Amino acid sequence: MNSIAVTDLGKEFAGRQGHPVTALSPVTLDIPTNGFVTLVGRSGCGKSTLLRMIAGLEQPSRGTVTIDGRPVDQPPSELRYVFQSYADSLLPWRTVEENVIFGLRHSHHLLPEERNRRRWPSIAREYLAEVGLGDKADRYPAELSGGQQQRVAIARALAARPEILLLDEPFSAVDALSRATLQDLLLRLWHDHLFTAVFVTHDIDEALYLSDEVVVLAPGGAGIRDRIEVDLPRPRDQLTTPTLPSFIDLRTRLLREVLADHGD
Ligand SMILES: Nc1ncnc2c1ncn2[C@@H]1O[C@H](COP(=O)(O)OP(=O)(O)OP(=O)(O)O)[C@@H](O)[C@H]1O
Repeated sequence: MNSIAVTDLGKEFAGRQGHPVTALSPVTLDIPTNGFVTLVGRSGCGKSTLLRMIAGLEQPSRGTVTIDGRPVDQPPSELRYVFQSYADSLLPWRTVEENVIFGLRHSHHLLPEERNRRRWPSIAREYLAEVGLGDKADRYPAELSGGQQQRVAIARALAARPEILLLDEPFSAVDALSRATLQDLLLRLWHDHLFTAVFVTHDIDEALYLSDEVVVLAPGGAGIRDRIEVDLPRPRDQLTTPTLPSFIDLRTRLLREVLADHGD
């Protein structure tokens, strides 16, 4: 079990001259166990702020986040966060394998057979093989491409056996082809490892391709504009899913929602 309940959750930051700035007007949202929910919306609408509050990395100004009924007031042990900037999240002085071992070391959810530290190098290599980097274990992060580094970050997060994975624009810094491959990798891992995923992106097609539900945040931190159920069949694939009439209808609807109000 790992359902997330966001209730009346809002955030204000102290602005210049002490005037509060609303980053997110109160939102209420339920994210079901093993669901895949994506937050979209214009820059500055509060996507990362919402994700960070769910992660216990940011204190709300009002409202609550609970996971299976337990209030989140610090980063929960069953949750892992994958950041946009893989360069900041990996340990550059450690090999790729050691980075994944870091995920094992800091987990409270290892299986009994995973608690034996002598097994960690081989377990780390299994996770690396799962993300297609079985032959890169001895490399350092700087020796890998951006997409490969993000794979390491995902392998490290998975090694902690999270029940919830939050991903904040994880693929925005990689090229389009790598991005498509990473989307498919993430869907496979989500299917195989059964975690609840909350994803942030600016990319409407990516949101639809991945998710069960897309939550559109209104500009200026005004809260939730719409919630769109994505009932496209799974497994999805890069060639046919985006050509489905229902995908095209959903994309048109989502674009209307995101482009509404004013243009940049
Ligand atoms: N630590 C902070 N101090 C002051 N204001 C902040 C802080 N963090 C975020 N904000 C403000 O809160 C608002 C929402 O920011 P947030 O990063 O959540 O938006 P976002 O939708 O994730 O944006 P983007 O798509 O550009 O990443 C913005 O106006 C931002 O400037």
